[in-house]
Amino acid sequence: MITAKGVGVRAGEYWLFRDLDLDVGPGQCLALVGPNGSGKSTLLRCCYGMQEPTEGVLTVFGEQPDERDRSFRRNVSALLDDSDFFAELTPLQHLDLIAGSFDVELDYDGLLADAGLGERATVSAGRFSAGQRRRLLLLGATARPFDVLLLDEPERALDAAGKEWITTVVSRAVARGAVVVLATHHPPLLDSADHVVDLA
Ligand SMILES: Nc1ncnc2c1ncn2[C@@H]1O[C@H](COP(=O)(O)OP(=O)(O)OP(=O)(O)O)[C@@H](O)[C@H]1O
Repeated sequence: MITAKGVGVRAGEYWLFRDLDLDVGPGQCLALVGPNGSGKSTLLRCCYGMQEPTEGVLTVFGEQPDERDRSFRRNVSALLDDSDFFAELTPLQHLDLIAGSFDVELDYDGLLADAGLGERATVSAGRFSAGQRRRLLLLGATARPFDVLLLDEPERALDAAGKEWITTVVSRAVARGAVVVLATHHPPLLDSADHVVDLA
C-alpha cells in the first residue's frame, strides 16, 4: 500500500507538484501522467526512497521508503533508469541471478519467450539493441518477486509487441495483488490503471 498526504516537491524556485494525496492498495495500479519535466520521475523516486518530498508524508506499507534498506528492496521492485544493466551477462544469466538472489524457481524458457528474448537467451546483453536491453531490464524487474512495482515509462524503446508484453505483465502483477505505480504515455497502460494522477 502506498499513501501520500499533502506531498510536494520543490525544484529550486518553483514547486513541481504540491498537495498530492495518494492511496494505492494491493491489486491496484496508479498511472502518473503529465508533460516532460512535470515531476513523474521525481514522484517515483520519492516512492523508492531515492529522494524525500519537500513537504508531506509518503509511506510504502506504512514505512518511509528507503532504497538502501534490504528488506524494503526485497519487497519493492523498481526500474527507474537503466542502471541495473549488466552488459557482460546473458538473459539466462540475469534470470539465474534473480533465481539465486530470491531463492525462487523461474520458468526460464517461458519468461524469455514472453519477453521476446528467446533467441537472445545466451547472447551477452552488451550486444543488444536498445529495445532488447529495455526488454531485459523490464524482465529483470518483473520476473523477481515483489509486492510493489515502480516503473518509469516502461514502454520506452519498445516496439508494438514489446509494449503489449509489458502491458500484460503489469496487468498480471496487479491481478495477483501487487501495488503498481508507473509513469507512462502508453494509452493501453493508462486504460488498465485504477487511478491516474496528472502532474501537469
Ligand atoms: N531537487 C530538485 N532541484 C532542482 N530541480 C529539480 C529537483 N528535482 C527535480 N528537478 C527538476 O524538475 C524537473 C522534473 O523532472 P522529472 O524527471 O521528475 O519529470 P518527468 O515528468 O519525469 O519528465 P519526463 O516526462 O521528461 O521524464 C526536471 O527539470 C528536474 O531537473
